[in-house]
Amino acid sequence: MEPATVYLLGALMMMANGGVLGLMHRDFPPSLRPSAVSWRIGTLLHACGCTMFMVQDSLPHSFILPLANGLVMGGFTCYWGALRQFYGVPRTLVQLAPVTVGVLGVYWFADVSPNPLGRLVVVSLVWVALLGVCIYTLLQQSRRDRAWSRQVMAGTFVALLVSILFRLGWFLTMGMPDDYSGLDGSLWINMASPVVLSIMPVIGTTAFLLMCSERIRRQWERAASTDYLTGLANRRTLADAGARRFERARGQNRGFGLGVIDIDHFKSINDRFGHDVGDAALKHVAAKLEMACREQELPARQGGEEFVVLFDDVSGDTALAAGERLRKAVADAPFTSGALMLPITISIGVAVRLPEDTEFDCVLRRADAALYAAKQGGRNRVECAAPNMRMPAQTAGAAV
Ligand SMILES: Nc1nc2c(ncn2[C@@H]2O[C@H](COP(=O)(O)OP(=O)(O)OP(=O)(O)O)[C@@H](O)[C@H]2O)c(=O)[nH]1
Repeated sequence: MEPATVYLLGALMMMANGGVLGLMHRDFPPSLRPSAVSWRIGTLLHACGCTMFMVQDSLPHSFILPLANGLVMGGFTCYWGALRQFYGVPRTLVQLAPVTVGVLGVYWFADVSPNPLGRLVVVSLVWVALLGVCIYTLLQQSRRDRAWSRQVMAGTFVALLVSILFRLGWFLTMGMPDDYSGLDGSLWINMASPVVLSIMPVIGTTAFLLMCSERIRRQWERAASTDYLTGLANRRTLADAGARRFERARGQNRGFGLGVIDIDHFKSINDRFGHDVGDAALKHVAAKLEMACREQELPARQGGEEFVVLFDDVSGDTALAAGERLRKAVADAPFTSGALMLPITISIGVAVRLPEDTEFDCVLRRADAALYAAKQGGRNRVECAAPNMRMPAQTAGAAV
């Protein structure tokens, strides 16, 4: 097979790949679409660049070489832009600098001072720079994004970077004839280059599609586990985490507790200032609770104006102290909305796991009863549940 045929096959594969991405990106959420469009443009520029390389000996080098190399460099620039958009990093005009330098350099060594080795050095350095910034963008996200597809993508870029450096080193060592042509099939490295150049965007595009689907999956998971208004864990997550932590504490015979939190006189906020201000007040309280929670504590919105915070490794006293810390955090930070400044207080009922408790709900029910006692006791206070504490209705029911 000739290098020209490999370039053609590569261009066709890339166009097919870019086409698939083009069809799929319509179903992506709006936040992912701009980066998918940039990636698709990058793949199509690569495909056009490969097509130009295929016909490089049929047209004047001073025209076709800057054009073909510029298209491929433009493709890498679009990949870099796509990755920045994917991770929410703003794009800048400086990103066009490598491709500009590259095209001018190739033109110089193709027309003004023809020198194939000079061209190769310029092209290789620009590609290495562009691949380097793509890899850097991906590696910077290692904490935020642990998806395998990100690592596959970074690995693909590293492999291409190494192959480019190898090609540069090979030609620097072996030398390059003045009438060198990239389509000369007698040189094995001329076969390897288009293969690598064509396969990379195909693997990269596949990895990019996987990165997008991974991001969408995580977004759905987050939406299913968090409360839409406050961003805290929702009732389902609370039930799962509560049951898990309760069982673990029971298995290891360790402390476990929780606080049920209710905003005092919340109805009057809604009635006086409207539902939207009520929603903003809920968000405010959620934020204060989240800030006041320690690393091991899980704040959640149970529903309405009621929250729950799970405590690990607590006794009655430490649970009471944790509840007091949360109460104070809300009481000390009045809610503001425009010109409105409103002190908000919360009542908290805390309960800890007892040896006879068989499930998470046992602790939750006692904490509910303690919350009732806190409300009865005047609000803006924390009550710790006594071992036999029950809600009044439950006590009455039990007595019947
Ligand atoms: N704005 C807003 N209000 C909500 C939401 N969920 C529940 N509420 C309101 O929360 C209020 C709860 O009021 P109540 O249970 O009567 O209790 P309260 O006024 O807080 O009084 P105490 O708990 O006895 O101190 C009701 O007016 C509900 O409509 C919500 O998502 N947004």
